[in-house]
Order: sequence, then C-alpha cells, then structure tokens
Amino acid sequence: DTIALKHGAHRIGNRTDADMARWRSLRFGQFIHWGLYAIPAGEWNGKTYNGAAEWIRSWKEMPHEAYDQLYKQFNPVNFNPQQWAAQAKAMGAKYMIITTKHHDGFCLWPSKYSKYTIAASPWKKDLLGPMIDAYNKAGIDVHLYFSIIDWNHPDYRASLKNAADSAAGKRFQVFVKNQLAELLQRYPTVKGFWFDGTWDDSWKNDGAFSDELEQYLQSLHPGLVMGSRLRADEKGARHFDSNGRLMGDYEQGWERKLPATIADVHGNDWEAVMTVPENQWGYHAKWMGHVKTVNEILEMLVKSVSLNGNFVLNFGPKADGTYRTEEQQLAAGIGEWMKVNGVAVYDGAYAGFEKQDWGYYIRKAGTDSVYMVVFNIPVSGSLRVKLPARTALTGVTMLQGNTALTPEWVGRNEYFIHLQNRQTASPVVILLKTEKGENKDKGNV
Ligand SMILES: C[C@@H]1N[C@@H](c2cn(-c3ccccc3)nn2)[C@H](O)[C@@H]1O
Repeated sequence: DTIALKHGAHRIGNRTDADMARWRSLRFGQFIHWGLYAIPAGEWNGKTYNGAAEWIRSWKEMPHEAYDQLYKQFNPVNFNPQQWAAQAKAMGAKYMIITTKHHDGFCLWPSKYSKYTIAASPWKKDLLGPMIDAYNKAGIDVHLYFSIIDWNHPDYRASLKNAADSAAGKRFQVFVKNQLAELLQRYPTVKGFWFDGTWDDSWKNDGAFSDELEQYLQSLHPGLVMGSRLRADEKGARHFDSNGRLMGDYEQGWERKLPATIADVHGNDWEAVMTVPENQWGYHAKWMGHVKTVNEILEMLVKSVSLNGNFVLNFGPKADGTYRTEEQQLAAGIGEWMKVNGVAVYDGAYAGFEKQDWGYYIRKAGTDSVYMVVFNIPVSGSLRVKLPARTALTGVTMLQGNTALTPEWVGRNEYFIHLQNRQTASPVVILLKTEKGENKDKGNV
C-alpha cells in the first residue's frame, strides 16, 4: 500500500504530450559547461587541481576571494555562437543544455536579481541570448541548466540550523523563483530546465517548495521538460518519491553512467549526461586519464537509445570562447557517422528484441523497422538475430551502400546475417523490416 503524499509524483507513467514526444525523439544532445572556472582551467599558482574544473573554488589552494574576482577577467573575445551552433549541428546534436549559472553563482545573463553576472565583466553583454538564437536557427532546441546551489549568494544555506537560516532560506527561494521566471521571460524559445545542485538538506527538506516551483514554471511556460533532479517529496526522497514513483518528466540521475539493461530504467523516460574525460565538465587545461573516443561515445549514444533514453555529451569551452582541439575532433568524428547513420538514432526506441553480443537493436518509434547497430563483429562474421514471437522478417538492408542482405534461416524465429567484410573502423548499421505474423516454418525472407 502506498503512502499518502502531497508532494510526490503527480503522474504515473511517462508524459504523452507533444513537447515530451519531441524531447524523446531528439535522443542526442550537447551539454555546455561554460563560466568563470574556465579562467583558472583547473590550475592555480602553478598547482594542478585534480577535481572537476568547475569545482575549483572548493579547492583548498584556491582562496574564495581570488575566485570571486575572476569575473573581472571574463572576456570571451573569440565567442562565436554561430560557430558553436554549426559545430553542434554537424555533430548531429538535436538539443543543447547550457549552464546559465553553475554552483559558483555567476550568471551568463545580465540578471536583474544579482550583481554577479556577465554585466559586471569586461564582456558586459548577455551570452545566453545570442547562443539560444544561433542554436535555434540551426534547428537545435535549447534547455537551460540551473544550479540551485549558489556559493556566491549570501542567503544560500546548505542546511537550515536556526531561525536566521530559515529567513535566509526563504529569501533565497524567492531569488531562485525570480531568476527562473526571468530566464523564461528573456528566452521564451527554451524547451526545458536542467536542474542541478539539489542534494543539500535545505532543498531536500522543502519538498513542497520544489513541487510548487515546478508547477509555477509549468504555468509560466506550459510543456517545459524538467527532469527528476529538481524535486524532493515531503519526506526528502529525491528522483523517486517515497512510493518509488518517478518525480519530474524523466529520470535525470544518469550522470557519467548508463543503465545496463532495460530493467534498470523501469519504463521511465530517462537521459544520461556524459563527460569526455573521466570527470571534467568545465574547461580543464590538463585532461588526466582516459579521453573517450568517437566509437566509445557512439556506443554510449546507441546503447542509451536502445534502452529508450537520451544521451547528452558535454563540452567545456575555454575562457576565450573557443573549443579545445580534442572536442572539435570528437564532434567532427561523431558527426561523420551520424550523417549516414543518424536515422537509426533519431526517433529511436527500445526494440523489444533479445539483446545479442554483437551490439544493439533500436526500433524506429512506432514502426516495424528495427536497426541493428553492430559494435562487435564475431570471429565467425555471423550475426545472430532472434525475432520475438509472431514477428516475421521481410527485409534486411545494410545501410552503408543500401545493400540488401540475405540472412540464413537457422530455425523457427532465428536467423544468421553473414557479414562479408569483418573489418570495420565504425559501427555497422543494418535495417530489419519486420511484420506482425507467424514465423513461418521456412524463413520469411
Ligand atoms: C552535471 C554535473 N553535475 C555537477 C556536480 C556533480 N556533483 C557531485 C557531487 C557529489 C557526488 C557526485 C557528484 N556535484 N556537482 C557537475 O559540476 C556538473 O555540472
């Protein structure tokens, strides 16, 4: 039996409206972490910070006063939003999430509710407007990242210990509400908010406020897409309420990790956000450890879509507004594959076929077309395909070269697709046309 909750999930099951269907169809996004942290870029006084670059203010070697003066140097003279949008479009991203304000509290827009904004920098001008316009012109939706944690704001409290804290907390909630309404008023074409920094007690213990805030934002901008990280229920449960029901429009907990199987996503919409190095979101001059390759990113993207989720790849522009070479090359390499094979990603969904070792199935949502995206060609060169019951196979086409293939019928609902060429530098995509119908006793193709 369920617990009576006032501020738990208000909906069982996924949203079915057009705005959510659009978000679901896009599948591939670009995250951008850009702000003052790109100035130190993970280094200070000749020492290297091993944490995430956007967290450098919390490093014992970085005096808060020193960090809090950095805005006086922020002057991205090479910022070119049209170029940023063109790069994202070429990569095949269909939506973008931009940090309007990260934990440090610095606003990339000239907010009237704060002095700690781009208006106080040498650049002076709004950065978000030109970015949103350029991305929208390139046919890319924009969502706004907003950190509730705000290290700069005098009223931010991680926890409320006394009456003074509670008064500050109330003032801070008004500030948050004002800034979010301001962002929607200034940038009416945005499609959603991506909230972060909602794990402190001060937020977790006021589920009512987060619930009312979500409803307030929906009333200002119907159709907004907001993930599960915003809210807590009145018992402090986050993402899933005290009855285990997802709050918000999609599960937003997949940060630098992916679900393993379809069982892990519990039928919910979800999104994964991923860094190129192990754990850097803002620009860090020295990437340490493993830097993901094009094929690694493609596998994460395809795996996410095969499990009914979205995948968002992070970029951390430099303080001058340009991108590091590794990110430029990655974007180009991903785009090359997406140009030919993106059809298997966009509008992709869980196929309902039994997973095979060679890779992933992706169903074109609502159709009988199922794509095989092959990452691991077996030494035999033969790809096993087991169709679900009452599914007949009516066509097999290799996407590259649009070549028809003739599978070998193995028995009942099983086939082998024999690949002539076992050498490939990129994932191979094969389109299966299926039909509802008995698996006849002699193969169907
Ligand atoms: C999307 C990512 N979320 C921010 C983050 C993650 N974390 C964090 C904090 C404690 C444990 C695990 C993750 N803190 N801030 C990162 O700074 C980046 O913005």
